[in-house]
Amino acid sequence: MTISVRGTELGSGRPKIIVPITAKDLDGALDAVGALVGQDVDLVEWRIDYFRQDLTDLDAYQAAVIDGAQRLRGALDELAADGQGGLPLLVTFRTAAEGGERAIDDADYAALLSAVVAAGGADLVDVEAFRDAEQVAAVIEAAHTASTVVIASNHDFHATPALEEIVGRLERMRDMGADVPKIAVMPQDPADVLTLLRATWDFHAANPDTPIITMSMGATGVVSRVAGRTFGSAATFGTAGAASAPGQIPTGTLAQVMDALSD
Ligand SMILES: O=C1C[C@@](O)(C(=O)O)C[C@@H](O)[C@@H]1O
Repeated sequence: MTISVRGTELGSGRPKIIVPITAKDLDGALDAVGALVGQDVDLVEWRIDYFRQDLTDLDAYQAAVIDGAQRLRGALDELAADGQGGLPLLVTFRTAAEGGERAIDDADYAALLSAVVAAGGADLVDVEAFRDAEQVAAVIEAAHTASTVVIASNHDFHATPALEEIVGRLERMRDMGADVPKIAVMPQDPADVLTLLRATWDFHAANPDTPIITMSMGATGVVSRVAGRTFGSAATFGTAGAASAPGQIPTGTLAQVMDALSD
């Protein structure tokens, strides 16, 4: 089974290329969308933890995010007229606790994401899987009520957990109702990259109907960002501007290498 969002299929064919937008305000975000013309991109991730950090009042911030999401979706639709295809929008608030740019408590995090999906602001939403279980369940329910695809996520910016632990986390994300479990880990050496790839293949072989996204970060892990089709990762993050995590490479290079690896 694949997950289809606005005609983009996660779980079949070449891994989908996701470009993060890390602008600090709406003009910057709209410029970043404009810069996607002609790029190899299948999906856009709006990292809202970078956005409007000047708005410390959470209600004002939430209103700006919802307005921004609508504007960005409009801009992505206009790109479609340029032959880019109606690119889906993934909304991600990466919390400081998981390597992001802004801290937020569990209840505020859940309320924010639930409001964004209820307002129709996202085709897909990233939900950090191992925050407060009740709050996470509430966001997943709100997303599914709004027909928004849930990417559950987990990050370790310092180390790579053991093989069974990585597979176990992916299984827990699947069991909590995520459509697409995702994990990003940091390798200390190449053996850690092999562990991430082994976990990817083990989960994928046992759960071919659940698309997953996995990556080993940093320079040592770059191979994991291009090898998804071989080992079973359905998407990869690449740059068309600023990177949002260590080890991301430009979209054009990603596309070329992935094509070469699947021939
Ligand atoms: O979860 C991820 C993966 C990521 O951390 C990466 O390593 O490419 C980049 C983030 O923007 C995204 O939300």
